[in-house]
Amino acid sequence: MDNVMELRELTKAYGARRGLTGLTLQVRRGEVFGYLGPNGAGKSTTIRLLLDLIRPTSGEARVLGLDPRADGVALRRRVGYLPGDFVCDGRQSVRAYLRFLAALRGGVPQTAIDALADRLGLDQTARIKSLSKGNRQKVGLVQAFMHEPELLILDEPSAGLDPLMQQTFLDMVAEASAAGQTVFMSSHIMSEVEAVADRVGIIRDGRLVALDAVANLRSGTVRDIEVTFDAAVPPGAFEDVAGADRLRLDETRTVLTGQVAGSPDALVKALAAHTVLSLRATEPALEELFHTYYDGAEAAPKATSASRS
Ligand SMILES: Nc1ncnc2c1ncn2[C@@H]1O[C@H](COP(=O)(O)OP(=O)(O)OP(=O)(O)O)[C@@H](O)[C@H]1O
Repeated sequence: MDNVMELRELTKAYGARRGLTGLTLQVRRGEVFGYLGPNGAGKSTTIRLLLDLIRPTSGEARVLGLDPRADGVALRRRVGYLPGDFVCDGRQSVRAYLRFLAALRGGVPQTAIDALADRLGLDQTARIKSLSKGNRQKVGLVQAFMHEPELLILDEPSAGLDPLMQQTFLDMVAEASAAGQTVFMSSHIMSEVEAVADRVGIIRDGRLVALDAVANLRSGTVRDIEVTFDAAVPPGAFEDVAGADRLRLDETRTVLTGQVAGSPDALVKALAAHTVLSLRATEPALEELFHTYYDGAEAAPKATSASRS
């Protein structure tokens, strides 16, 4: 397996306070990894360690096969980085500022910069210091993506973007992934990453509390369903269906409603014995699952299907 990140027992203490504790994690080439956690969980601390902006108290990190500490300059050249506190200021225009950053990266075609800026609706003639928070964030995104880095490390990338631009940003992530780039992005909003991420890690109080493929996380959640039949089905027709213990038939026994936990496969097979007029099933809400990790009292790593294998 080709990993672009290998973190082993990475720990950062801020004095007596723990920023990050024993983070062991691999990120695979080409995947979109969503790094989730509430405020103060340790997301920015992790990201700063990856880029040698701060140094670990203990543990090891390899990023693109390099040691961030020894090879920080080489590493930063190959990474597109958007800090959580992206600051840009000055009297120059957006265009001049981006050209300056492009030159630092060894040159980026102006057409690539223009394409990204246009896509995000960023006016390159505007003065940096006159920009709104959202527009500054767009400058941050353009500078992270413009040199088509093999690894994008994005700390709360859609902060300050309106919903339309959030979607544009997610499209950019999906396209980067399709082109073979790896994306490691932090967020405190599950719905934002679940649309694009292949896997998510959830961090809380400096510890990784869950790590799994989005598809697996989803399979552990609950769906609301409603099925209408053309004729009454026998009472108890779905009683023995796995995961379907929260279903009920109405008085006419032609409408089945309720919830299915996990895979709906067994229910679908049982339904096939009858004539189904309509079927409605909601997408399972990952947000709810996410909150169990956020709100739970324990901070020990939780085995999920990926971490067990
Ligand atoms: N330089 C520092 N000195 C002392 N404590 C710090 C420092 N930086 C971060 N911390 C603490 O470490 C913990 C993790 O902070 P971090 O910024 O990594 O969280 P985060 O998940 O990025 O949060 P947010 O979503 O609010 O940015 C917090 O308790 C924070 O107060």
